[in-house]
Amino acid sequence: MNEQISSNQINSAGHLTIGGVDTLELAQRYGTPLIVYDVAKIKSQIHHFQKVFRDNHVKSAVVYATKAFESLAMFQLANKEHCHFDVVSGGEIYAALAAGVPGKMMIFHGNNKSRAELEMAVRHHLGAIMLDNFHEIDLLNSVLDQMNSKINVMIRLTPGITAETNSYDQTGQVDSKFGFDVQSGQGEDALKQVLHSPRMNLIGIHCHIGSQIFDVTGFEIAAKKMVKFAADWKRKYNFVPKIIDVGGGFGIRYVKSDHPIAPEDFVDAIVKTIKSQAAKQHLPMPAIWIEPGRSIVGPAGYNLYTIGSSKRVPGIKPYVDVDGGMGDNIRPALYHAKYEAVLANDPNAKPVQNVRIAGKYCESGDIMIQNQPLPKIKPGDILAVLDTGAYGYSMAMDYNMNPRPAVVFVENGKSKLVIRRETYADMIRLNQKL
Ligand SMILES: Cc1ncc(COP(=O)(O)O)c(C=O)c1O
Ligand SMILES: N[C@@H](CCCC[NH3+])C(=O)O
Repeated sequence: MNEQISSNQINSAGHLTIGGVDTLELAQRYGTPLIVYDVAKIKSQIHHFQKVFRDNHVKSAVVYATKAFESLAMFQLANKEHCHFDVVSGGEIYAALAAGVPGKMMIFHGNNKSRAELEMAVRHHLGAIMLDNFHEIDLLNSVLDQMNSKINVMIRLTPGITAETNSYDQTGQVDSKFGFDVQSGQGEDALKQVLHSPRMNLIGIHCHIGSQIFDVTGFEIAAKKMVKFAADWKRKYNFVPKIIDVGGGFGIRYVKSDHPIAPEDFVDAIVKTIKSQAAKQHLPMPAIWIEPGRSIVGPAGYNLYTIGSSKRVPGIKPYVDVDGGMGDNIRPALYHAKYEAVLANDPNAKPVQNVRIAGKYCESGDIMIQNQPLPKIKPGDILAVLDTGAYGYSMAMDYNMNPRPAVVFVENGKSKLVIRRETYADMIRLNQKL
């Protein structure tokens, strides 16, 4: 059986369960494709992060990176667990507010925030604006003047670290669209400008080196550099950051060949680095903020599909088709991301074939899994793709006019629909006839 599935996830009927609910029942009740979240797993990961900070006696915030999976229910859940929120658009601010998240719990990221978005952030008293570039410093100053307001800000620095991950997931290298480059002195110029602004209250500095990173060394180097920048700037400008925000990016296991350390162990290493470096540099210990997205929701998500047609050509690896694909999980097509799956109606059955799991979209690249061992299967069987909780639904689309799937939360044997399935009518709701 797949090592990601625990034996208590198989019920007496031999079916896969999630949060104590039979996946076949879920598929029957809500239809497929269906995205299912195990709520206990989400909570437990948040608690593991919080414990690291408690054990190390440092002030902290777990800032959930909303983009990994945004929905009203997720905002509510993370809010209840005392998370802060990394939001990157007016839309995310709107949705978080609609879910009852106070503005002060949100940090507004992004490399091209519009005037309207900045006005919205100021109007709702967001916790901080994460300044990303010089244009934004000017724009925000102008918005604050116009609104006769003040706001907390942080500066996003690009520390010059090329994380070992897919190039689309690197963000901390000098050649990045995000943040102020430190090596060329732009980070320091930004600091001076912000310290001069009477309307901006600089509370901290930030970096984020990338996503789906396995090597803890990159995080330790980034943490060390951040303390060094802070110590230099304290000496030169008497600026002491209240917060060092080290971003997210803690890698998770998708397939057998992935061997990440636990997400909280990355954080423990970062915290210990910042503590020891701050002591060495005589910097008052800042609060440490992290911005995990994938590690909180990724392993908690499962995509359920119904198997339909198969194509078998002698000498060619068979195609087994499911009723979803790149519209509900674009990561394999976009990043060659890998996943594993199990047959939900019989996860213990012995594999007898290696197949490709193909989606139903009109794209040859719509192959969800290139090499999936499967037992004997038949149309109507339910396939569960594992660890799909991050950047799946949040990047979903209705290409080919396939409706986006429903999303369900399960906990303690109970399921709750949190995003209803898109309908055909939903998909044309913005259209105007000639
Ligand atoms: C600024 C920032 N913070 C946090 C995250 C979340 O990253 P991850 O989902 O890998 O934890 C991202 C995405 O890469 C990001 O750009
Ligand atoms: N969407 C990416 C991660 C983006 C991180 C945001 N900066 C992924 O699925 O891996």
